[in-house]
Amino acid sequence: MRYEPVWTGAQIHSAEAPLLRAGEPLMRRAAWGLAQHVLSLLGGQAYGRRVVGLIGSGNNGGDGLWALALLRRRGVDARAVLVRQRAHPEGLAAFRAAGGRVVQELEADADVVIDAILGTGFRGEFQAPELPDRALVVACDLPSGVDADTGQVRGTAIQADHTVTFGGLKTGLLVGEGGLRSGQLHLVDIGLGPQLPPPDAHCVAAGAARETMGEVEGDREAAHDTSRTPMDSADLREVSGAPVSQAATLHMRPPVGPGPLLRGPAPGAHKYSRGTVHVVAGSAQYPGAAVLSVGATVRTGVGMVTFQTAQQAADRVISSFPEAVAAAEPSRASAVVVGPGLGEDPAQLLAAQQAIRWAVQEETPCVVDASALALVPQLKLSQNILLTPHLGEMRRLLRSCGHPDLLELLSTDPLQAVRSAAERLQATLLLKGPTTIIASPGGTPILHRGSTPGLATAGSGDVLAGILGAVTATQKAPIDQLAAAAAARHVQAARLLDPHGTGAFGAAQLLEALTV
Ligand SMILES: NC(=O)C1=CN([C@@H]2O[C@H](COP(=O)(O)OP(=O)(O)OC[C@H]3O[C@@H](n4cnc5c(N)ncnc54)[C@H](OP(=O)(O)O)[C@@H]3O)[C@@H](O)[C@H]2O)[C@@H](O)CC1
Ligand SMILES: Nc1ncnc2c1ncn2[C@@H]1O[C@H](COP(=O)(O)OP(=O)(O)O)[C@@H](O)[C@H]1O
Ligand SMILES: [K+]
Repeated sequence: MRYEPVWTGAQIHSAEAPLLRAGEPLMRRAAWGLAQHVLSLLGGQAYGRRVVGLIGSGNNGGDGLWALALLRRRGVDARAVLVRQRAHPEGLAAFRAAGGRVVQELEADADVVIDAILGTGFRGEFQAPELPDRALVVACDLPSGVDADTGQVRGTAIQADHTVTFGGLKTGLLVGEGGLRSGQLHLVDIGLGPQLPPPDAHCVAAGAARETMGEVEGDREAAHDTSRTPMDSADLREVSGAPVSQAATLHMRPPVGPGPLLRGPAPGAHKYSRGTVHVVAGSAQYPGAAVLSVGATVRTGVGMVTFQTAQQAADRVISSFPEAVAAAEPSRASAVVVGPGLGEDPAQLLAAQQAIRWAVQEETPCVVDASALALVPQLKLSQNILLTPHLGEMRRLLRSCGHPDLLELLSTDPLQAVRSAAERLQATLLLKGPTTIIASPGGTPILHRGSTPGLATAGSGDVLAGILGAVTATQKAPIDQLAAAAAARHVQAARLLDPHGTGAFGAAQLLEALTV
């Protein structure tokens, strides 16, 4: 599986400083990349198309002005609205020299709006202007109003369709509200490489949304046509969840079979060597959760699945998955999954508690989900215990484990909150949501923004728990990486099932998509 490094805005800003002192033309590289992406989004038809830049007073505005100057030279009707009194002097001069027009207001008939009001220099609060409905909104470096370090939005922020970001992916583009505001991400390499520190996080590059593949192809061509630019050291890369080559392959041949990192069974495998998963799930109230998590484990691929559920749910599990075996304890398990649909069933909660204790003792991976998370304060944990809360469960977990001081951080800087919580609990955490955040004690967190909001449907987390069980039982890698691979598998199933992102599917259908 491929990861992209992610840095805070502050890290990128510091990396730029020595290069700027050395006279590297970072701003023009950035502007060139932005202009190329805008041209590509215009489908190569530049002449007479209207592109309006909202221009702030700092270097972000400078990037916007230089990009508009390049677009103007290609025949674009390029206009700039200066939202502050000041604007980057050289950028403005270049824009004017190219024949660009400064206008007072954003016209409703713009084809593209470039948001170059605020970038990594933004602090405090911002009120974003209204944008015309029909225009495609392209953020320069990051949507104005988003904190590049944390993704936090104080006030309001621009809603971008695309963000063309420079030098490296920023944390704020992926987590918190910033992750919802940034749209499809495009990375322009401006040559910061050797100056960049170890990253703040890694991000799973897991395949672009299929409906945007045409644009990805267009970008790829633009990226390779260096003859059209005076800055041929600038290297464009595409990371709309995937590197260019991978995105292009997906376009021609949709992904089939197991996702990346997930190895199939060895030729000489037998059922016990492949891995056994023990699932404690379901109750009289939630029998379906047992079916979903057992089913996802079976469909992801293991040697055997054993399960413990309430009497009322057992027949349903067997009738849907006759290969699963009822068992009163984990005994031979190579991974354990506890929690989906236990509700308040005391016998099931006790079984979950015993299974977690067994896993800690045997150093076996153990996925703790849903109501089993309430057991955590009474347990000794370890790194191979993977806690998988959604946001509400995460808040409860922090309170119940005596870390209410992290609650505020969870809303202002979710990445740091999850990292600190993993450290304090001495367990691995996977926070579910639009962007999945995974952190192990002492490790670099892993982010996965799947762009599949259809997964926000009841039971989809039960499916993820089953996938996690199968992946941790059968694959060899650190548990945070296995968790990321499982999250990517979950997203991949949703994409196969729902390539147009309608969200018209239920969790049980994900099980079918797992074997496609
Ligand atoms: N470093 C480089 O050379 C390179 C950087 N690059 C680019 O530069 C960007 C960073 O540029 P930056 O540091 O100039 O900051 P930037 O994001 O334009 O904002 C600062 C301006 O915004 C204003 N402002 C601040 N807060 C505000 C608020 N709450 N509400 C309203 N206004 C507010 C403040 O104005 P003031 O209030 O002082 O008048 C200040 O002047 C980066 O994202 C990338 O695009 C690339 O070209 C590559 C090379
Ligand atoms: N807006 C969203 N975009 C993408 N994925 C989402 C979104 N909301 C939730 N998800 C994913 O859907 C799953 C929901 O899990 P969970 O909340 O535990 O559901 P349930 O308990 O009903 O099974 C998680 O994998 C989560 O990451
Ligand atoms: K911006």
